Amino acid sequence: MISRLRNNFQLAIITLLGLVTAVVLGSFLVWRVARGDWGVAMLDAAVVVTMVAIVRLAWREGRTERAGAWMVVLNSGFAILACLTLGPAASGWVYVALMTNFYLAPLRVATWSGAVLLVASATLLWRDVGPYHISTLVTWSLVYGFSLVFARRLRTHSDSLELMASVDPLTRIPNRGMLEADLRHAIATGQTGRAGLLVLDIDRFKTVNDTFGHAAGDAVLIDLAVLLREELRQGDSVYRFGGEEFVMLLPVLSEQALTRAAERVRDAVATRLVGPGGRITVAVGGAMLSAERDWQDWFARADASLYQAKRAGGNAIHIAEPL
Ligand SMILES: Nc1nc2c(ncn2[C@@H]2O[C@H](COP(=O)(O)OP(=O)(O)OP(=O)(O)O)[C@@H](O)[C@H]2O)c(=O)[nH]1
Repeated sequence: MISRLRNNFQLAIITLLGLVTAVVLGSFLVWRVARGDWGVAMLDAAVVVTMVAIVRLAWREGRTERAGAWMVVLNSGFAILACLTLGPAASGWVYVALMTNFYLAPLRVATWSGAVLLVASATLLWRDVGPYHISTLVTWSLVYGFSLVFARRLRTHSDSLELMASVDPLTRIPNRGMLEADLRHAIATGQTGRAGLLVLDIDRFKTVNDTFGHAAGDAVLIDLAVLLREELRQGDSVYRFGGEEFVMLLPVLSEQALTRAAERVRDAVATRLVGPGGRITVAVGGAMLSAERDWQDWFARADASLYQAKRAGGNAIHIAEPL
């Protein structure tokens, strides 16, 4: 849990903001109920429940874009509503929303929702106190402007860092980290019986390295990655798991469909991939997502199938029995 928070900045911000808001508003909720202020109490309760639901969504899905976008909408809506009901006393919430929105959602969503929030809150404040609070309007605008500039800069850096961290530098296809995230996502979104995994391993690859050198081995890995990419169909993904092992994640609906895909890929490699010493072949193991709750268990079933295909002498496929 701690490592997920450490590795996913957006998840950490959603969790922090969601739980702090829920705790603060939860306390207000108790106070309002004690005073019999039922209207605002209901509103507080709705925001608390929605915040907790968004934090849950972010943790369950593993990806945080959707949860982040919802959080931004709620954040901004809540800040506008606070201005409407509490007047200038709510200006602190506007600062928080204007700044945190940029860490929660894609830049475009944050920019637009921030602009709407700024105009709406400024109009409400003007209606309440007129030009007397002009300094608040100026500081809101400054916070918005600086946050926007800072977030753009940060996004450019984090995009290139993310690319470096998620792509295998040799073959330029997604790496093991990306695979793990996508497998987790498939399990979290209930893809049982609708997603298949293929694990491919080059046959006797050590001989290529030992006979023709490491650079020749690298060239074979690059050519295989290009070929596997060409073999992808709509919704398919390919990853380099490590060494001479590649993985494909396919949206297939049956074991038969996964078997056909495995056979097609094995055949494409055997007929089209040529290394320095002649034709290159792969062994392919596969497994449909069954009752697994951990990606490692799913992967282990596909890997055990790969072992069977290897035992058959390579250039073969084997698909795991359903659980
Ligand atoms: N050139 C190159 N070789 C790599 C890379 N990663 C792993 N290898 C090599 O891959 C080879 C794997 O050897 P083995 O595990 O014995 O596999 P194999 O020779 O294909 O044997 P089987 O899988 O049983 O057919 C080793 O020689 C590793 O050095 C890489 O990035 N580049």
